[in-house]
Amino acid sequence: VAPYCCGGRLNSPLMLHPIWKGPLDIPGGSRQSPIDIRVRDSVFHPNLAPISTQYDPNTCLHIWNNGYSFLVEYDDCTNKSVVSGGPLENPYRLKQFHFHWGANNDWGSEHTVDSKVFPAELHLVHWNCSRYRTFEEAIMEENGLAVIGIFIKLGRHHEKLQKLVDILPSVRYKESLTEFNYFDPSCLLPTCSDYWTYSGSLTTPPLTESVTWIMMKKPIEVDHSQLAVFRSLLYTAVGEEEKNMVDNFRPLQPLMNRTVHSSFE
Ligand SMILES: NS(=O)(=O)/N=C1/NCCO1
Ligand SMILES: [Zn+2]
Repeated sequence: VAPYCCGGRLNSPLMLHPIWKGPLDIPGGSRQSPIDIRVRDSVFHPNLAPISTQYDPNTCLHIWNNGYSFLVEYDDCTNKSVVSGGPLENPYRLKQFHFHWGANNDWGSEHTVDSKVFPAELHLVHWNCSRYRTFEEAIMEENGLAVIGIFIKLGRHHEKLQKLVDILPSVRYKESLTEFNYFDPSCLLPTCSDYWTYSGSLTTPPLTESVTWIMMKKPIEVDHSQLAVFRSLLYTAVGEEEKNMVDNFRPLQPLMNRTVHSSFE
């Protein structure tokens, strides 16, 4: 059974997570993520501006395995790499990006679209530098974060992703870190600018309800061999009994009293 998730919902408050070692559920949470995006229930917002990303590849610092995923982290001391537009009232600084994926190609994404699951999902995490001083502060606050979510499907080889895939063996173990620079993550965005947006939460601890989610409608494609390298990473540190890092996604959460807005009709 996947440590992160199983067929049922690991949402009873008493259920402790075998990897996170903490509660999986936020008691009283009213805007948790991920969710199933019901396309026909989404509301078109004609004045939703396009999402504008401007990333400086020189702000890329390193890549590391934090025991849930691998993170590519960016220097967030300036506004050199930001997202703006869309539902955002000001620019948000890029802090990191990471992925969620499955043990096989039948599941792995966190969000779903009319119950369709993708083999993986990419998250570009940004924080509201106009209202908060640090990322750590922002994750605890409403409107603290903006996360761009991109669905990943199996298909053609993704040329630009390969530079990242090639370095993954060097962060195979939990807590391992390696220098990684000059990478512009806009090469991982789909060409179509259509998106859904809704108010939600982090899908990993502390699960705080601080995220404006921007889910791109179109998936990007990667090939089998690239996804297989993701699955070769480990949840475990050097010397521990090896556990493959797979199924690192959170179960779907109830929509409750929320509306998903779309930038397209
Ligand atoms: N999967 S997620 O919601 O992006 N989770 C996090 N945690 C820290 C930053 O983003
Ligand atoms: Zn994520």
